[in-house]
Amino acid sequence: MSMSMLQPCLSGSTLSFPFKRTVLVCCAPSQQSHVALVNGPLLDAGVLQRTEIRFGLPSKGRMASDTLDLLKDCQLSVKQVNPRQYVAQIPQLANLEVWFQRPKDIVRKLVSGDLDLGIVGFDTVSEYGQGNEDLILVHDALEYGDCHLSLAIPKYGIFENINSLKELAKMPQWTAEKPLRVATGFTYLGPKFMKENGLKYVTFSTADGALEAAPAMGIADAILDLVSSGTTLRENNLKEIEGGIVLESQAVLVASRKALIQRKGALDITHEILERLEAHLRAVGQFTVTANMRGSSAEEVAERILSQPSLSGLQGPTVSPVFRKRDGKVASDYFAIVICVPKKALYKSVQQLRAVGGSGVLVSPLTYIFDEETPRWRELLRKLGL
Ligand SMILES: Nc1ncnc2c1ncn2[C@@H]1O[C@H](COP(=O)(O)OP(=O)(O)OP(=O)(O)O)[C@@H](O)[C@H]1O
Ligand SMILES: O=P(O)(O)OC[C@H]1O[C@H](OP(=O)(O)OP(=O)(O)O)[C@H](O)[C@@H]1O
Ligand SMILES: [Mg+2]
Repeated sequence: MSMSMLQPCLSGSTLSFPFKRTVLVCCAPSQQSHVALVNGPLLDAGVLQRTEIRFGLPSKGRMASDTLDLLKDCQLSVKQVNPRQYVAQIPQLANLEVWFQRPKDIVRKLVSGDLDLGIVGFDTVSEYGQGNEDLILVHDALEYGDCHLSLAIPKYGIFENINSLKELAKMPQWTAEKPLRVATGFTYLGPKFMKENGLKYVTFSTADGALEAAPAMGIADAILDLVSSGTTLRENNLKEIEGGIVLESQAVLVASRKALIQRKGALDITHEILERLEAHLRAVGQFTVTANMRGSSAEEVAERILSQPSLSGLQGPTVSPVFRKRDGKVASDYFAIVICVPKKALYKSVQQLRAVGGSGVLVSPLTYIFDEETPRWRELLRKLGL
């Protein structure tokens, strides 16, 4: 593990890392050769000329397969010829290119205008987006990749009785000469959080992984890293503290505001992706339940169903007459009922259905629940000022 001390711009007690368009030009004295490193928010003419909409998805790591699974469940399967090919298609969405990238590069490329849409963890958007106003959250809760960014300290030694950020800040050990040493990969959010919480004497070091080893190795006093189950902290004798959570994270759909406004077709594609995601995520927790019920009228059957607490469905039950021919006449003494039931309440609902005379109960998973309007779509248009 290589830990390098970060030397960011210092302003007061804050540490900040500049994230503007940086152009680094190296000129050899003999020839006029230029090496330019460009990373920034401008949408230049070249970027605008492209007509395809670009969607960035995680190329590796724990978000990669969950992201592909979610899109597949939304009937937006990604067609990738082989795993090492970084460009792919979603046949359902014409004029869209999928680009597989590291999560942090997805955020950087949204900012630079090289991608238009992306799926990453909210922690990554916050860390690498650095509050850039061009980044716009289209869907903030894709329901996977749940974790939180949290400060953790050893359970032992001078930290044994420290259980909150306030107590940590008040420890007499931290001085200008001997600041609290924090190891983190979050070199933007870390200093910002410490400053906002009034911790003056702090210094940061960074590494690409296994940060939980840093305190035991004597490299750091505390770490600031992602926590999900808490196992890694526990196994390394570390603990979280009250007030030490920087942010809660899960997978999100993020877009470039400029692309949505300026690039032809970007808003329409975003609308379709968003509608499918919302409709799918609403449906994931529900089953459709159909059953037969004997009754004198649809109203009478509906009353029996609505007398049970778990059978009201999303908007009340659908009750339809089942017609049969008896003695040459068409009559209806049976009704088919359809309701949506939360997965967790399925068994209780089936019991309640039986109790009011339901039979032949069929249960099927739901793919989508489309509402009249997608709430997040209206919110997106508001954010875009449209
Ligand atoms: N323990 C975890 N449980 C759940 N989600 C996590 C966990 N750790 C990370 N994540 C989420 O998954 C995202 C990707 O994490 P992952 O470790 O796969 O890649 P990375 O560390 O960002 O990439 P790299 O290895 O290139 O630095 C994180 O940004 C976060 O949103
Ligand atoms: O609370 P837990 O469920 O134990 O998960 C937390 C760990 O998961 C992530 O590491 P990852 O597995 O991505 O390895 P890395 O250090 O190589 O990024 C994170 O950096 C923590 O180390
Ligand atoms: Mg990781």
